[in-house]
Amino acid sequence: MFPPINKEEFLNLSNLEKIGWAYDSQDMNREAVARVMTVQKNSYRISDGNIEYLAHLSGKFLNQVTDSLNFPAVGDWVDVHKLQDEQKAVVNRVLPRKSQFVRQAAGTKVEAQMVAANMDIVLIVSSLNHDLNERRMERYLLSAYESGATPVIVLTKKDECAADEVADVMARVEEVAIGVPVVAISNVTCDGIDDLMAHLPAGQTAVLLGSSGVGKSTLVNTLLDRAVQETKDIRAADSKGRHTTTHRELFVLPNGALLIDTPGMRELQLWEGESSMDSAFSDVETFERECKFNDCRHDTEPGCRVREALENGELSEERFQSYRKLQRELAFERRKQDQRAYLEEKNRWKKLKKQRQDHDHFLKKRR
Ligand SMILES: Nc1nc2c(ncn2[C@@H]2O[C@H](COP(=O)(O)OP(=O)(O)OP(=O)(O)O)[C@@H](O)[C@H]2O)c(=O)[nH]1
Ligand SMILES: [Zn+2]
Repeated sequence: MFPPINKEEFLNLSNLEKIGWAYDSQDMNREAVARVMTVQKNSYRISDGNIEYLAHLSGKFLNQVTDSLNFPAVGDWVDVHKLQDEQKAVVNRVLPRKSQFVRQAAGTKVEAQMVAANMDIVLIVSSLNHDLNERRMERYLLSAYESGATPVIVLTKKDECAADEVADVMARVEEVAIGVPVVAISNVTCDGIDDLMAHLPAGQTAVLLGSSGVGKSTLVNTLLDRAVQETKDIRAADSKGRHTTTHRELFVLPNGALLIDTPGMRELQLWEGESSMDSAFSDVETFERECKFNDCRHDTEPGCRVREALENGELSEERFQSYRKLQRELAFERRKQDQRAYLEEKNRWKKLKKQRQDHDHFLKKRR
């Protein structure tokens, strides 16, 4: 799918390109550009592909910023003033993003939080040895499309499944993810890792998304393996060992692709409000389950347990109303998501068709 890049070509890339730089603007001062590798409490680790700097936001930035989404996130490109000798820098501005992952904080107030920026690919990770949750897969796909990046589905723990089981799950995934590449891998045997690498070309940035325990950290290690081995060798050579305390969130893979793995991304769940509502309103839901009709609207239906609870004071009117309100908001969010997904899908097909036409045209011309 992507032209493979060989080591020599990679070495010829500029420092910025090695960490994923793909802006075509000519008037940008490349000397003043860096990428955010890690977000710390009040500072950032940034890199220009050659040197890493500890960066802070400029006073002007802090004065002007109005929205939490405008703060730098892992993967962001920033306009900086470097203090080369001290390996420190001041961030003046965040460059326009190509894509972004925003996390919706739970609760009724819509409070968004930046998770990662400027990724080209979203690796949706799911494991083969657990029941496939198609709805969750769909939600991950939606959030991938919504972010502006391209999804690739990675099914882990291939070593724990028979070939026909693998084929079965892959077919089911392909049904919910029409046209999305699906790769089955094992972190134990490394089976399928080459297939996966074919979707991670040099200079492109991928981010990991998936539930706990599916093997994301293990996959990072598998993909980094060679690089990690190399650092181990360096450490062994230098007798004291070098202790790097900073936790990295953006990695350069041995083939030149970039990988973002942040805690924020791990916690990311679409419609977080929905799952937290489940626990926050479990009392209302218990009554709801005892209603005579499954689709009871708790209005004038006979045998409505919710009405009964409201009348005898087991449930307060206020609490019931806030539950209603949250439900309406979630229903609205869902419709919005569905509409957006539909448009995205339509657009994607249009683009794919165009790409195919261009490709056919190109082949014809070559003949
Ligand atoms: N057999 C097998 N086990 C795997 C594979 N990948 C990961 N595991 C195991 O699955 C468990 C969970 O893996 P993690 O990498 O910690 O999962 P994670 O997705 O990072 O989980 P969180 O950190 O909770 O988000 C570990 O015990 C791994 O050793 C695989 O391909 N095959
Ligand atoms: Zn009812």
